[in-house]
Amino acid sequence: MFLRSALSLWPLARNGTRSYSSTGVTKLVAVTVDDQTGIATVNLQRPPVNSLNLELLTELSSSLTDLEKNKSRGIILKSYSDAVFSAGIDILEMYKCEEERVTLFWSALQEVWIKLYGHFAPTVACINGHAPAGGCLLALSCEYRVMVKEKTIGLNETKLGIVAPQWFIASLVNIIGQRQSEVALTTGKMFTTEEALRIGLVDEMAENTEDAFSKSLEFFKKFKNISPFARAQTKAFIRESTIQALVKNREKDLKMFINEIRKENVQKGLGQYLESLKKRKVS
Ligand SMILES: CCCCCCCC/C=C/C=C/CC(=O)SCCNC(=O)CCNC(=O)[C@H](O)C(C)(C)COP(=O)(O)OP(=O)(O)OC[C@H]1O[C@@H](n2cnc3c(N)ncnc32)[C@H](O)[C@@H]1OP(=O)(O)O
Repeated sequence: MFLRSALSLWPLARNGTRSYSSTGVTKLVAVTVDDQTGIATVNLQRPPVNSLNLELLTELSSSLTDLEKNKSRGIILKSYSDAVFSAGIDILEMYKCEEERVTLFWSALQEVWIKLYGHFAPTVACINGHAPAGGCLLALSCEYRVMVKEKTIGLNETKLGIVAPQWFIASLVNIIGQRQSEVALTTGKMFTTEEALRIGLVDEMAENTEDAFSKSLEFFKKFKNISPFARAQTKAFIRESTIQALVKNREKDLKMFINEIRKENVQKGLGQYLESLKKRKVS
């Protein structure tokens, strides 16, 4: 009953789904809510590779706020593209960046992680494409990961000559444990879907996007007979210390980020990485 009245705030489309974006115009993040189940699909749609820039993160952040307010029953995070879930941070946000913009950018990334990691409803990453670095972080923030076969995922920051922040690391450690995380992070390892499944970095493997989406939907059925309050409060208790570690240190984390990426050797490395990306193609 409550869900229905909350959902009635969204316009109903003919096929029983409600679409909206926080700005009123669908841009980089499209949200569709199934009228029957109350499950929201949050589609990242920033071609070509869903790299995370300030605009995308700002939209994602307000979509998450709307979903929290409207008491969504669950979230499936996916990509518009069958090739790339998200290429992680848009390197242009870090390379030769202006202080004002980079401050807004990093604050928006912190905000998105805090909201997604701590979202009260169940969350699933439908990883229908490659998910390096920040793309992997988004997937790690969800409670369950379904990944299409023959893609790659991982926190590869060291390969770019940068250090993954503590909250990226904690997100990984909480899923695959300290030992596996240490090896993965220090080597900048990108796991294939098959490898990721073996170590528990993802929960299920899928044939294709459609299969991944239907497996994602299945996840929510686990909670059919569970009190939503008991579920949400348990999740909050489990995740609280990880979230608080960033919430209490946001300013320090921001300063460290700006300081780190401004280093001459880091800027040089990012420039070379950008160049190398332009020269190479991944199938
Ligand atoms: C003490 C210290 C404390 C801590 C301080 C913090 C320090 C700093 C923290 C930073 C954390 C950063 C995390 C990140 O997310 S960094 C980004 C890492 N991302 C990657 O390494 C992914 C790079 N991209 C790829 O590997 C591929 O593009 C792939 C996603 C596999 C897709 O491959 P494919 O489909 O073949 O597409 P293309 O490679 O051809 O790419 C298409 C165009 O998009 C451009 N591109 C790709 N990725 C990015 C990106 N991340 N940012 C900007 N642009 C990107 C690529 O160059 C192509 O452009 P063009 O068409 O012009 O050639």
